[in-house]
Amino acid sequence: MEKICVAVRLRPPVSAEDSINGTFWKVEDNRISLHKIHGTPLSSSSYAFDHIFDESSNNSSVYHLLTKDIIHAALDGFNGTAFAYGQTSSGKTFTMNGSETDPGVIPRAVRDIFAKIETMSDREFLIRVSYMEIYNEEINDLLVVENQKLPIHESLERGVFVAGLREEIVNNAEQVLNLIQAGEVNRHFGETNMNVRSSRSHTIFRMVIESKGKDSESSNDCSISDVVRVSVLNLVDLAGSERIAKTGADGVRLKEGKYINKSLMVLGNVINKLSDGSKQRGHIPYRDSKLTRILQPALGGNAKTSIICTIAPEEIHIEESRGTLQFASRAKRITNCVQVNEILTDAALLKRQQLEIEELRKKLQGSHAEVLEQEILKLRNDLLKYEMERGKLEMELEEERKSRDQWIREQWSKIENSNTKSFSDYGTNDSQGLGLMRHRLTEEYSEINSTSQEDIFKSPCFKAAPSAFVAQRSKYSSLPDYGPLPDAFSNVADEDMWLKMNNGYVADLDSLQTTPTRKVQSFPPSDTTAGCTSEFEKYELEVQDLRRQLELANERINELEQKHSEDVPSSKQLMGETPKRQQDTQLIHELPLRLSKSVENFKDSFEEVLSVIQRSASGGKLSTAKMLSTMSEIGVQLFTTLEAHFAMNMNGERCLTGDNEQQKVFHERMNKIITSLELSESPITGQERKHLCSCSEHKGSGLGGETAYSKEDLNERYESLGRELQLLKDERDSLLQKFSESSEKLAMVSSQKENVLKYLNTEVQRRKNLEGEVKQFTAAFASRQKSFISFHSDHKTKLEKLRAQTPISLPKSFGCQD
Ligand SMILES: Nc1ncnc2c1ncn2[C@@H]1O[C@H](COP(=O)(O)OP(=O)(O)OP(=O)(O)O)[C@@H](O)[C@H]1O
Repeated sequence: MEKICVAVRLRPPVSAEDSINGTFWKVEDNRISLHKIHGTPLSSSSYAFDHIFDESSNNSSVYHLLTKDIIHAALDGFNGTAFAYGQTSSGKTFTMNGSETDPGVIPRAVRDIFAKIETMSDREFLIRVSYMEIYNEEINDLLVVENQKLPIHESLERGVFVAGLREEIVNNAEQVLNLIQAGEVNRHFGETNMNVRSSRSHTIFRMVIESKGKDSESSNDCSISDVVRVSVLNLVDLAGSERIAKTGADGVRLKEGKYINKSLMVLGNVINKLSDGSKQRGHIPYRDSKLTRILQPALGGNAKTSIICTIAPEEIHIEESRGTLQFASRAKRITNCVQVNEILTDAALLKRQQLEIEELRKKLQGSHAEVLEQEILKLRNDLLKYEMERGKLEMELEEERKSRDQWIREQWSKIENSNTKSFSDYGTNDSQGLGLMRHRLTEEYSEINSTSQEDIFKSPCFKAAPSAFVAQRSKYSSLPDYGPLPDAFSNVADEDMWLKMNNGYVADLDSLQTTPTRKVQSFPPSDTTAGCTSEFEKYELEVQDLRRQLELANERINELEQKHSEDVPSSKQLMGETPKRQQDTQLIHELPLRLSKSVENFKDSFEEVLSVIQRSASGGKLSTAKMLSTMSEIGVQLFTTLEAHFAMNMNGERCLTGDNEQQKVFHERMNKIITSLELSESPITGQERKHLCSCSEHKGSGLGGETAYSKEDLNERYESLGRELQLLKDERDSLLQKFSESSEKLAMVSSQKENVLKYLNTEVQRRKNLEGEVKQFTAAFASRQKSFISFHSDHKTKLEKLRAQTPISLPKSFGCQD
């Protein structure tokens, strides 16, 4: 029996003002007392503990004085737990995790463990770590974010454990510290009025330490390698109790606060009951919260435990600090029953007993020879008895297995018969029916298992210890798994309740409403059912596998169909645009030809007019002025028409009628000019002369020197025509440029279209393939089902044959009526 080690740590004041005022708490050796400020101690406010750490203490001293021994004992096979308890912002996380400059208990313990292992050269170690949090009464794995809301289970082999929690095998301290760091990221923190980084959950860092001695070759005795030590070390940072009014919590924080207070209250209740002493103790409400359930071995069980209670020095926290100290005082009274956790193999157990006999034989040479002789005989008898008993048990077990097999077969056929002898009654399809049937069978089988499991697993692998923790616990095995669970309790677990609890009040949890009993998780079926169940399972697994593959194929088809339907609008749009693009391209292709044709036409008309002019000019019938004005009129007409014509073509107006119209107009005008030229074989009219004069004046050349004027004028005209020709050439070039750009664009669009078409084709092909695969799967599935049904009917026939041959009546305990 060993008492829990309890220490108190006083946090330094947070604000400078508080530091100046001094603290109300005075620490002397292992005693802490409340004083009036600068005054005498207050009576009934003085407490003594195993250790007191004042404001100036650091994490190193906490570790060395309070935790180190527990850590070292864990390496020797003793379970160990260290946890920090106290109101919010009093320094629990600082103590457990520490800071960069002053690492806390957890990192120190991790480093210490690996350093110590280095020195234990005679043993081999296997270390596994896990890190979990209890947030709002739900257990989450901090090492694997997806592992949430994990259930607590209990087995004789493992005791209380969290199912599904990741356990990492580790080899060095750095690896563990990295895991902790990764886990810290997933932990729930939140800001409250009292702590900017307040832990909103209880965290449990756990190390499972397994070790065995390295084999010594010379030894004939019970080999030390037959003995494996397994210890569990829990390092716990509890969330802080809080008064809602002070933390200013609302919304999520308020909900968290209630859960925190509730679980701490249950912890307080457990501590209260345990501190009552074994006679008055009664029922210990471990099952009222997940925290106490997990910490059960640490509280009155098989573990070395230390608690560090942190308090805040500020005046406003005096009440809470008193509560914490009262909690600590009660915890101090708790005794644990600590023992090394050794697991022995059967061979090791026998060797041990033989060893004891040998020792006694040696003692025979001493004075109490006769007595010792007797003792040896007795031990030998015991050994024989043990051997016989074991044989008998084995036989019984074998018999039980046989009758259980038989029972299962009977149940199976009963289920078949009672369900209209067809699978289809179990569901809409055969496989569903099989699933249900199997479920039912397994459930019934589990019920039997849960009643007889204790016998099966009571193997001598565990060192027999009548006062062991596991044995003590078994008397609660009839309690519901989540017995009086204070669900409606969150409404009452407020600050006042917490304070009352800390002042020694024990909430009557048993009177609170209870949640319905949960079925105890059954052990997986043992190999006793291997005959039919494994075949059955094999088939079912195959069916499930096929089903899964079918689902996957269907999913893939759906995916492809979705993609296809997404692609259809865009490809439709592209297809719709294609004729227009083709038209554009054709237009662009035709454009230069059409333009050159038009120009050709205009050129013909122009040449015709020119020949008339030349003729008239050579005959001297046409004055230069008339010739020039005609020329300029022709030029203007020609360019205007060409301009309009080009513009129309550039705009993509593909109106041949428009082209023709323009040409017709131009020809008409040219004809008019020719007619007027032919008519003007008479001398220049007065009006023409007038016009010509005005032109000449305008040009500033005067009327004199008709030849000079016409030359200059013609040059000018020639130059302007040259310029215009250049402009036209430029325009043609830019048109060609645009044309090539459009061609490129068109080529791009066409290749895109081709790609889309290709993609569509492959998708269609793939879909066809998948459909083929689905067909294959369906066929395979159907054939599996068929063979399963035939297997089942074979089995049934065999059973019936067997039953006909040997009618067996099963024991009543298996629920057989006939
Ligand atoms: N012994 C100490 N020395 C220096 N600073 C400390 C000490 N104890 C606590 N602190 C500081 O006080 C603040 C609150 O401490 P901490 O977060 O550890 O409190 P807590 O009890 O874990 O609170 P909660 O329950 O809200 O999570 C932190 O800023 C921490 O660094």
